[in-house]
Amino acid sequence: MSEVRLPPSALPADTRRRFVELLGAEHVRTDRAARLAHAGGRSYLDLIRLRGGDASGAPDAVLTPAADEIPAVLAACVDTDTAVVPYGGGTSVVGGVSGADRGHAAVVALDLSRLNRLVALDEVAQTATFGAGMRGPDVERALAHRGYTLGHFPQSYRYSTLGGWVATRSAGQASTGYGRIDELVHALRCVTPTGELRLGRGPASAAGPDLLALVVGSEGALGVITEATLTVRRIPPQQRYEGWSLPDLPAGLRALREMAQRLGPGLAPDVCRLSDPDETRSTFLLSGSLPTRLVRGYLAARGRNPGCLAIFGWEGEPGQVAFRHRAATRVLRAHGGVSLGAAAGRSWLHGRFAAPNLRDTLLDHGLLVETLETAAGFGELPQLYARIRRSLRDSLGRVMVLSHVSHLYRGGASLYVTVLAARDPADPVGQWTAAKRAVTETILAAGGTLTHHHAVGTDHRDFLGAEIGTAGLSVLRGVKATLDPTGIMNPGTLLTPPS
Ligand SMILES: Cc1cc2nc3c(=O)[nH]c(=O)nc-3n(C[C@H](O)[C@H](O)[C@H](O)COP(=O)(O)OP(=O)(O)OC[C@H]3O[C@@H](n4cnc5c(N)ncnc54)[C@H](O)[C@@H]3O)c2cc1C
Repeated sequence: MSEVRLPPSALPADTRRRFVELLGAEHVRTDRAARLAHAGGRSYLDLIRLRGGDASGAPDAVLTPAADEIPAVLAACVDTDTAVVPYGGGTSVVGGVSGADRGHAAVVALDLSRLNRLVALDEVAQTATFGAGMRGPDVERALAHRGYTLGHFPQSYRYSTLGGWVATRSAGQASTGYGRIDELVHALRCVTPTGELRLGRGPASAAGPDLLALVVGSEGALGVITEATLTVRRIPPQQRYEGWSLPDLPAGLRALREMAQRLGPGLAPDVCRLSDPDETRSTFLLSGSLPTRLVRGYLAARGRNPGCLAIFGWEGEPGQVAFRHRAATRVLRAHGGVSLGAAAGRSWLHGRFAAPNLRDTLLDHGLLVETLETAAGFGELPQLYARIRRSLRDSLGRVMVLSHVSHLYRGGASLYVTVLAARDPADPVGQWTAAKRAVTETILAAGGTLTHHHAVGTDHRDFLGAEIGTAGLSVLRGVKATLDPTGIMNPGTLLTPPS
């Protein structure tokens, strides 16, 4: 850590004094360890820069306010021209906590870890109100104690926070059944430099345009989400997870479409995940266990080498689970599906948060490892898949591209891609920046969204206009100018800073 280049803190002494008066010295840190711990998110570019000893993106100070101190902190930041980066778990993979525009007197990370409690559980409405800084396991522990679950499990679940999920419109692994975070949020509180927004009333409303939806996904660029109220459910008495093999990707996609459209919400599995042949092959190789070898032998005997591995999960009352399982089984068999049984499903469930650990090892071995994601209609998905692979090959030469389709909607699904290639040691940042630009242009040209769940951050901001248009950008800029007139809120994230 001592070799990492960290510029001296630019926080002026009188600004620091003001923060200390508001929060106490222990909650205003300018030491090296605190600044480095908040120096970036978890994107490949963040990791490569930090591994290369470059911590120039670190904040000048780290503040850890209590919820009721945040309005005064933001007022002080406006007065002193201090940029504010709301910081949840720091798991952003799009530069959401690492790229703050330096055109201000100083930059502080507003670490929300003290907003860490279940504020209320309404068992009648089955909603719960959480402090925004609660991490995934704390959310589930607090709810489990009362017999409930939120059911939101992004792969970053162990480290990411409820406020971060809401601020990025995150999707969890069971979002086909439980809903994305934006479908679960009913109400929230967001402190902005011009005042607090308290949004969301009743289970639904027609009181004008949905301002709640404007804050969900605002990535800290409008204000700080301090609290959110979300739908929760009773812990399901039964979980059933299974592995299946589909003959190929087109057949798998047809099966998923039928599940989304014929079975529909409530009947389709809660978890649906279909790997392409390359991801299937690497999953089998990584798990060299005896049961996996037996499965591969069984599939080879049925002429499938490797076919497409799929994971499905059902959660709920035993009778419902059995009914929904039968419905999905009929669809899968009709499309050539072969059941690999509950052990394959359990194995996925057991290891579902572990893949990121492998990334550090691969980085140690000189590889470029990154993920990207999008979503498109069922009609566009096959072309989109092919064009993403071609674009990555054109940019990176020899490359492994592992893909899966998940998060089903009536009209389409999300496509998630893992990229592995030899890292260019001379210019790793330039290598990935060029490939990412090319593949993003490809995604947009092929009808995919800029991002299905990773959000915009700094990495995607220059492409946002291609998705929402010039008028859409003006709306966002207008809202930002109203709520954050001096532009201190996470400048450079979501919107390109004014030149
Ligand atoms: C290994 C790995 C797996 C991942 N898997 C998934 C996945 O399955 N699904 C998925 O959706 N994402 C995934 N992500 C991306 C990331 O975890 C999500 O974007 C997550 O929602 C970020 O939460 P966080 O608390 O870490 O937020 P941070 O990274 O701290 O912040 C993200 C953005 O939100 C803003 N922000 C954070 N908290 C607040 C707040 N309270 N108020 C206002 N703004 C705030 C920040 O300023 C920043 O712009 C993954 C990331 C990693 C590293």
